[in-house]
Amino acid sequence: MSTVIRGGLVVSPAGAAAADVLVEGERIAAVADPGSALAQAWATAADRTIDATGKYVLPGGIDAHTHMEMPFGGTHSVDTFATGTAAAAWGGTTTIIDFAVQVKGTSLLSTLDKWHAKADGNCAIDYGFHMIVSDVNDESLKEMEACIGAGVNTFKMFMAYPGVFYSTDGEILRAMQRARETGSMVMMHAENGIAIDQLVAQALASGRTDPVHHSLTRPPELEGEATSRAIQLAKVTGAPLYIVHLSASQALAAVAAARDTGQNVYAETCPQYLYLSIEDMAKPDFEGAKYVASPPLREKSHQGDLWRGLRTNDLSVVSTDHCPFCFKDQKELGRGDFSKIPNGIPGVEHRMDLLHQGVVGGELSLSRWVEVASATPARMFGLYPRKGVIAAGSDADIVVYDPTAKQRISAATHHMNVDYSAYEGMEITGQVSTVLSRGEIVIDGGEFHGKAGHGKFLSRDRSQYLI
Ligand SMILES: NC(=O)NCCC(=O)O
Ligand SMILES: [Zn+2]
Ligand SMILES: [Zn+2]
Repeated sequence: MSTVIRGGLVVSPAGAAAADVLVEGERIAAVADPGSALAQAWATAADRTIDATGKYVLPGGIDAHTHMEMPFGGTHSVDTFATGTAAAAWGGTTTIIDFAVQVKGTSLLSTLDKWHAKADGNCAIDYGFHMIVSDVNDESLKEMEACIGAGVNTFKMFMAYPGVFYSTDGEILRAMQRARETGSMVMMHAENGIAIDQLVAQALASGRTDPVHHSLTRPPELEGEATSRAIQLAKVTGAPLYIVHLSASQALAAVAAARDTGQNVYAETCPQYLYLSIEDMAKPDFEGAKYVASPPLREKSHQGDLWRGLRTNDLSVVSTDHCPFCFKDQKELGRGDFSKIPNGIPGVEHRMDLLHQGVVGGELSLSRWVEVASATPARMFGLYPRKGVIAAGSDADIVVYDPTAKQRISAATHHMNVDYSAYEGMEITGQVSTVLSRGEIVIDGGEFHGKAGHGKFLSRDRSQYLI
């Protein structure tokens, strides 16, 4: 099957240009000047024509941080790989990288098998895995090499959640040494969990049990402190470091300072930290539980710094940390004790649209939008140039995006398998028109044409950012 996407503005980190995109099978065959003989020939010869007049033609979004079917706090995040990847496609994301979660006492490779069993044959778009290492010992450190051989070369560790995912500084140091030896990368959840646990116990003991206390007991200073500590540990070991879901100005300052010295440190933020705040967590009638995630939503004053960090490349990537728990039944577990609210906010469907509001509002350029949402995650996580770019030879993961369409986010119309939206009622300028995943139409004309099982596992190469 051949397809031509005609008349659109093709956007890349280098700029935007009018071009026709020619797709043959699963790959992009050529990107042609609309007036060229090649474009004219394809206009008549292609099996299918997509009219992109007045629209952007973007490389499919890459969401490098999702949690489908993730066990947490005695329950599971509610999107399956089937529902979550379909929702991602609705919003213009054509690749996810999800986290396989090692349970203490189990091996990394058996964890990987478990995640393959959940995802394989069920995804509508392509997917890869990172590995959460929660049990650092000789065996798991050795197994990191086998994970890399199996296409998983990024290892998330936690300075938060003592007794669950938490690793000591010594354990982190050892894992970073292994990352340095093996050419892989540690991703860090940087919050000082030991100090936070004290603040949580004190809050609960004094009757401060509402959702907003989730944020008040996780102050931004303790994200800044943990981020600085992770950076120093990385420096001592010579390992690269990727800070996940950065939310606080203090943490951003630590990343920026390290990058200024030339250290191999990167960070992502998430739309919830750009658009939502502690005010949402203070909503009455337990509604604040909808916004409980870690790190928590902050005061609005942090948001300007995060947008600036995106412009200056101190923040390189925007991922969602999509981790959906229903308000009814699941968030409910923490009524009367905020520490029992399952942590996570749904968002995989709305990342491209929410970031486009940054373009509309002058916070991000068009090119930077594509860079932080597609090109850089592809490079960062060993998928480039297969993904993240519209170029001959790349996978035909393509989004035709209407920048003038209007839509309103609502749980009544979204496609994620969760009973609320953190962005309920938000007016959005821009909307996905058509989505192709490896040449197959997944979304078109407001309809889903995808298939569970179309999505393939992506064995990832070494990050292009490693030196
Ligand atoms: N972020 C969050 O609250 N839930 C998902 C797990 C994690 O990324 O730490
Ligand atoms: Zn985390
Ligand atoms: Zn996460």
